[in-house]
Amino acid sequence: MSVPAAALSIRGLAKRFGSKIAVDGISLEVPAGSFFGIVGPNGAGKTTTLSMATGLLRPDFGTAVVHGVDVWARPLEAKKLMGILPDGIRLFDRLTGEQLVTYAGLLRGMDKAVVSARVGELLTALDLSGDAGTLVVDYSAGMTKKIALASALIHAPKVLVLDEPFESVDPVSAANIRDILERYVASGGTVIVSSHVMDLVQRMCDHVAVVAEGRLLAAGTVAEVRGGVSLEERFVQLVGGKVQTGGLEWLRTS
Ligand SMILES: Nc1ncnc2c1ncn2[C@@H]1O[C@H](COP(=O)(O)OP(=O)(O)OP(=O)(O)O)[C@@H](O)[C@H]1O
Repeated sequence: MSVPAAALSIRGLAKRFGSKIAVDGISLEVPAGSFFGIVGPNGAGKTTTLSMATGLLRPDFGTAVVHGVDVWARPLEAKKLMGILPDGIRLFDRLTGEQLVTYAGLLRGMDKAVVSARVGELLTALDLSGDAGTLVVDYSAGMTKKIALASALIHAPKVLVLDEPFESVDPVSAANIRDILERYVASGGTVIVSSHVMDLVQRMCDHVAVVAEGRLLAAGTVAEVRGGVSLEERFVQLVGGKVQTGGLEWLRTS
């Protein structure tokens, strides 16, 4: 049997909330081994698309397939292949950081000794060793992001889906996380990140998709999508809607 080249293949995904069409038929191929960025303005449908693609939100239409496994037809198998950092996560925050990551590993059916060794390594890599015994509810936003990332990595998934992984994370931790992700991709893993930070996506990702108003506007290698200009310029060209920044006279302080 040939191995499918796509780590994630989504076809015609669509979702409506009441009268709001959040995602309007998005199809996308994420090549295995790629570092794939999804960018789009606020409310573009990134989180909704990723939630449907990872089995967290049932699509109205369309399919999502991870390494040949249909996410909604074979959810257990598909979820084993994925590590997910959802946006606005609700964690079991009455656990300590160490307990939370351990729990994530044990829930995945992993061996206790392996979990214990990996938890130590992950906490060190993410600079959380000093706070291993602190309750997650007392973590800062950036620390919470990092402990959730550790929980997504513990079972060494084939595909990592990270919704805004760098939001609230300090620059040193962000560089550490980038390092971890780059090594993961170099070893054959696939990373899918959503981000608003064009510069970061341009530097970090090899592929990018631009979404707006629930539709896919462009997708391909970063070089293809950029077409000779910066990703930020291209994004503004594609998405448009640069608002006039006049007005707000009342906000002037002199
Ligand atoms: N549970 C929900 N109920 C109603 N509307 C929703 C729900 N989730 C998302 N939406 C709407 O769907 C649209 C897409 O939202 P989504 O969160 O997917 O966008 P996003 O691209 O991730 O935005 P951001 O970059 O601001 O996080 C928005 O208009 C949002 O208001």
